[in-house]
Amino acid sequence: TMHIRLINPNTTASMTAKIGVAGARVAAAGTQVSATNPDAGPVSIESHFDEAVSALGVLDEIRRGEREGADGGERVDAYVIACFGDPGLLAARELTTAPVIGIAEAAFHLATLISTRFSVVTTLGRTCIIAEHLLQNYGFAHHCRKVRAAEIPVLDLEDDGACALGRIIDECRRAKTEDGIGAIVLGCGGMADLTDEIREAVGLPIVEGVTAAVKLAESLVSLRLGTSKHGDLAFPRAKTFTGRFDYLGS
Ligand SMILES: O=C(O)C[C@H]1NC(=O)NC1=O
Repeated sequence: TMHIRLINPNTTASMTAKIGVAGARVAAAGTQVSATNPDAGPVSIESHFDEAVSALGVLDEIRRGEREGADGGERVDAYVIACFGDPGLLAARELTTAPVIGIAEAAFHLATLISTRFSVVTTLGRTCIIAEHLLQNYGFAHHCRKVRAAEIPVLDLEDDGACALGRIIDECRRAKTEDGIGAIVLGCGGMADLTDEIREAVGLPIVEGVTAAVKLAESLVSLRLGTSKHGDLAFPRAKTFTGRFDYLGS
C-alpha cells in the first residue's frame, strides 16, 4: 500500500480532520491517508505573517514523518501541504525524497487540464496576492483570469452558523458570469468538504486542492517519481542552528 501524509499547516484540529476525510474519500484502494497539523502555530493562515510562521510547523511535520518512517514506523510515501499558500513547499522538498505537493499547485495543474482559463475563489481579500504570487511562480498566471475572495475569515469555514458556503457560492457565480472561465479553483483547504455542493450550485467544474494533491501524489509515487536530490532540492548542508532552533542542527 501507499501512505500519503496530509499536513494542515494551521493548528485547527477540526480543519485537519476535514482535510483527512476529503483526502481519504478520493484515495485509491491501496492508499492510506493520514492527516496531521503542528501543535505550534497560527490557528488559521490568512496573511503573509501567518504563512511565514506556519512554514516552520510544516517543516517539523515533514521531519517527524521522515523520522517515524526511519524508526520502523509507517513510511510516508508522499506529503501534501494542505494550505492554499503552499507554505514551506520548497524547504519541505529539501527534507525528503518523497514527493511534496502543495494544494494550490495541484489545483492549478488540474484546472489547466480541463479549461483554458479558470478563476480562484479564496477566503479573505488580503490573501488573494498570495495566490497571485503562486500563479506567477508556478507559471500559471496567464491561465488564471482572477483571484477572488468570498471575504470570509478562514475559521468561518469551521463555524456552521457563519454562512460561509453561501458567500463562496455567490462569489463563484460572479466568477462564472464575469470572468470568461471554464473552471473554478477553491482557494482554501478548509473548503475541501464543500466541493460537491458548490459544483451543484454553480454549474462549473470545481477543482479542490486537497483531493487534487492526493491524486497527483498517487500518480508520482506509482511512477516512482520523488523529489529530486540533484541541485537545489538536495538535503540541506549540515550546520549548527542556535537558540530555540538548535534541534534543527546537525
Ligand atoms: O489562504 C487562505 O485563505 C486559505 C488557507 N489558510 C488556511 O488556514 N488554510 C488554507 O488553505
